[in-house]
Amino acid sequence: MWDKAFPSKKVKKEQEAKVLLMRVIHYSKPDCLHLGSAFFFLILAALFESGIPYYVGKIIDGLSGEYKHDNFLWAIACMSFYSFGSSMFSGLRGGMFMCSLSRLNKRIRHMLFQNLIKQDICFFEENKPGDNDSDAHFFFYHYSIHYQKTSRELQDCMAEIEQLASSAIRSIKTVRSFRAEAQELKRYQEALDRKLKILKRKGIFSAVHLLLRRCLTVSLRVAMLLLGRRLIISGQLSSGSLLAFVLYQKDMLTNMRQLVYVYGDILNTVWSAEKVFTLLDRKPNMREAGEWIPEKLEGRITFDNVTLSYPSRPEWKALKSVNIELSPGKMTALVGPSGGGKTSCVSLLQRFYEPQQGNVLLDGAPLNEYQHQYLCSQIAAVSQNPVLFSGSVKYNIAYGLRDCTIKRVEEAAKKANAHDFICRLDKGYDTDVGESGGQLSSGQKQCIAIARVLIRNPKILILDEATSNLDINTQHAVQEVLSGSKGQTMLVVAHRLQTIERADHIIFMEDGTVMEQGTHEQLMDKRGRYFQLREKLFAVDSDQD
Ligand SMILES: Nc1ncnc2c1ncn2[C@@H]1O[C@H](COP(=O)(O)OP(=O)(O)OP(=O)(O)O)[C@@H](O)[C@H]1O
Repeated sequence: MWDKAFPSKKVKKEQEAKVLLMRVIHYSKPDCLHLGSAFFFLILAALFESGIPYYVGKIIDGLSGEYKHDNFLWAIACMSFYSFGSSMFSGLRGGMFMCSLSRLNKRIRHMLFQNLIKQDICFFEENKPGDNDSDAHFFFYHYSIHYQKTSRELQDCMAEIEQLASSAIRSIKTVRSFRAEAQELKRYQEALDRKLKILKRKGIFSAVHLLLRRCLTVSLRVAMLLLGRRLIISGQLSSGSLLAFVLYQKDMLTNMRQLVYVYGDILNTVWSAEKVFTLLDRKPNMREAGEWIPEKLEGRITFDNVTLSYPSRPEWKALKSVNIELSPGKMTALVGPSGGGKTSCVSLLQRFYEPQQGNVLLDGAPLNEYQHQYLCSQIAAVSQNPVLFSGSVKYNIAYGLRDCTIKRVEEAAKKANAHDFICRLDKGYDTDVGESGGQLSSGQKQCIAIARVLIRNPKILILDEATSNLDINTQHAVQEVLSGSKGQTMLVVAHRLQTIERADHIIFMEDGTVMEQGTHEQLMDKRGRYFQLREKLFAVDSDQD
């Protein structure tokens, strides 16, 4: 009524919260059987609970008045029966609610992860793992706005502590090489202090809140006992009935408090679910992949007037009207100074981003028209710092492939020049590579990443500085194998110009545009940017020698 008489922003917020609550209820639909039985047991537990004080009163009356053994025993039996029933149904109620909540939690986490994994790359650039709030305990009960605020602060603080610790441990080599252990420890200590402060504040608040509540309850009880005594003296009430009344009143007070607070609490806490729902509803900004699976793929890639701006810098162009062609069976090299746009071209080929203008075409059809899985099986890339997963060498090479034989793994490893060093490892192909491949050298990691790509036999192979950590002999051996793959479209991104001299076509990129292209000889004859860069690099190399 108050809200109707004095409409405020709070009403709108409450309505939005109700919509969110309805959505939580909607997601609970598959658990209706569990929830239904939980409520059924709840009612039974409440009914049995309500019988207990009545029989306790009867016991006291039996003791204080004229003692009747049968009545006394009957009252005790009834009280025991009701107590047993109440305990049993309360346990079943709690178990069923817990079960439905766990099922709901599992379902929402699954949906959340399913949606997160589909998001475009820029979403992950904007949301670092530490910012993720998917772990918010949105069924947590908060007892007031203040308590809620403190809990949120505590949650943020705990996320920060976790992030600090994990990033320091993950980057332990950098920390140690800069002798920054004390600095990291200080940052961690400061975060722990902040957590302690919040916990203290929360503790004091809870204690004061509890004290005030208890004082109020005790005052009410004292008043009631004084009044009860008067009624007993005047013969209007028996002492057993007074006791039963006190017990009922105690239960009622708790229940009234629950009724008044819980609804408000649910509306308040449901806001925590809002963030989860926002993530659940987020649609990737990329166009959805099509269904096109051609019978035969030639593997011709065309960048048709492609312009790209990254979402974090929409006004700035990383690629400006780029027109290039990668021919099947040929090795094309992208070269140029740092920041020229080479990796951006690779990212577009892998569909991590969408061009703002123009199109990237595969055999004449835009990449987004192809079926996602098909495209992933046909275009494979190895980057400068490939990611390996904790697990065996075999697991890493056969990553994502089902029922892959060890023979296929070995063949791929041989092609990538990795077989010999793998055999020298303790357990050969079963050796654990450690967290992110930490137990291997960067060159070995690159070889395994190349094997991981070769085992798939993709039509289009992208090597983005993929051999930069290999010694020159291994580099040549690997490139020999790679360039021998018949009919494969190969794109190599390289800084070291020596490694791409044998490429069929060289594209020189600078400032997001194609400056010049041709074979090594043509570009050298032209004496343009490629020639100048090469001269500069060789000058530096000979200086170093
Ligand atoms: N995710 C991103 N968000 C915003 N800008 C980006 C992003 N990735 C690259 N850029 C910018 O786009 C430009 C081209 O970068 P790109 O990585 O394509 O260059 P590159 O030629 O591959 O450089 P390098 O040889 O150093 O790897 C750079 O100015 C870079 O700062």
